[in-house]
Amino acid sequence: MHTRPTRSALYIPGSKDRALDKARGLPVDVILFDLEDAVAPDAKIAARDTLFAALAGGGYGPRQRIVRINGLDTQWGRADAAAVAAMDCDAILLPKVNSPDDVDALAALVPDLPIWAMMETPQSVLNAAHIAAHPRMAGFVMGTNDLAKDMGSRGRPALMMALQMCLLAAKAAGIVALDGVYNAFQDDDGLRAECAEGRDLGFDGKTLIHPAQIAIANAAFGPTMDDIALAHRQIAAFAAAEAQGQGVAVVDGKIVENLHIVTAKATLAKAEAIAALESA
Ligand SMILES: CC(C)(COP(=O)(O)OP(=O)(O)OC[C@H]1O[C@@H](n2cnc3c(N)ncnc32)[C@H](O)[C@@H]1OP(=O)(O)O)[C@@H](O)C(=O)NCCC(=O)NCCSC(=O)C[C@H](O)C(=O)O
Ligand SMILES: [Mg+2]
Repeated sequence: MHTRPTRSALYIPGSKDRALDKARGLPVDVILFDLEDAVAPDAKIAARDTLFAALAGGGYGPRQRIVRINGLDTQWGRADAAAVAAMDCDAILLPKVNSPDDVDALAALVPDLPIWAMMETPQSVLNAAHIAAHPRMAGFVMGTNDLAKDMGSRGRPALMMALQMCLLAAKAAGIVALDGVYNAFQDDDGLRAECAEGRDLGFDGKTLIHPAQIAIANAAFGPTMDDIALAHRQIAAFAAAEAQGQGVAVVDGKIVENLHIVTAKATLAKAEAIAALESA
């Protein structure tokens, strides 16, 4: 189980001082500092220095700080990787990964940081299990815009198989899986529905493009008070059943077995990790 909360992961253009500063006070679990698509080509080189200085300045607290570089097949990728290796961050995110070979190439340039992969090409989806199993791989981020572009598809239902293939691969390898962005950043109801869908599929959180989306993602991917209360009741009921030599308890008319206790304990651990993050 992953102990650090990843309910919300906000992209921040690495070129924008104001947004980089604003992020220090945002209640987001993960910051995706972007050198790729959020940065215009003529700003990309300067963005490395801007981002280096922002991270060196600190103030991001216990949030995970992940830097997305440009692809290694672009004119900026290799220098981005070298720059990120010297930055004060928690992980590096590689876009448009196609295969474990792409991860190997980055691993050779950046020996120490955990690597995350943007899953956003048809090849990445077909190779998801091998990419997830790479020893340096720590998390998947779905790139639903690029995936839809490459697929020539429209709408989320068309991406469902790809989302689930990547999820299966991530779960099998025990790495984090974050859902793609919701582009209509002023449509709260639409975001809420897509967060609920991603959570129910099994994603660990949602990637975001605007601060106004954070609260909705945090609410959707965090345990509710009802979830926490149910977990406590399940644990208590199962302990009582075990004390009487039973392997099954009943709570709210539903059976509770040992496997449900694993989930209940994971819910409580997640709630504790969120509380610790929010009080830090
Ligand atoms: C979408 C935006 C361009 C909207 O920006 P703006 O018009 O400035 O919004 P607001 O005026 O409402 O902003 C209010 C304040 O919030 C700050 N802000 C805005 N966005 C961010 C952010 N992402 N992080 C931190 N702070 C942010 C503004 O500076 C305002 O602050 P203040 O002036 O103090 O009031 C903009 O939100 C934006 O650029 N978002 C990021 C876009 C992005 O990162 N795109 C790339 C990632 S998505 C992607 O690549 C997906 C994937 O690869 C795929 O294939 O799917
Ligand atoms: Mg993309």
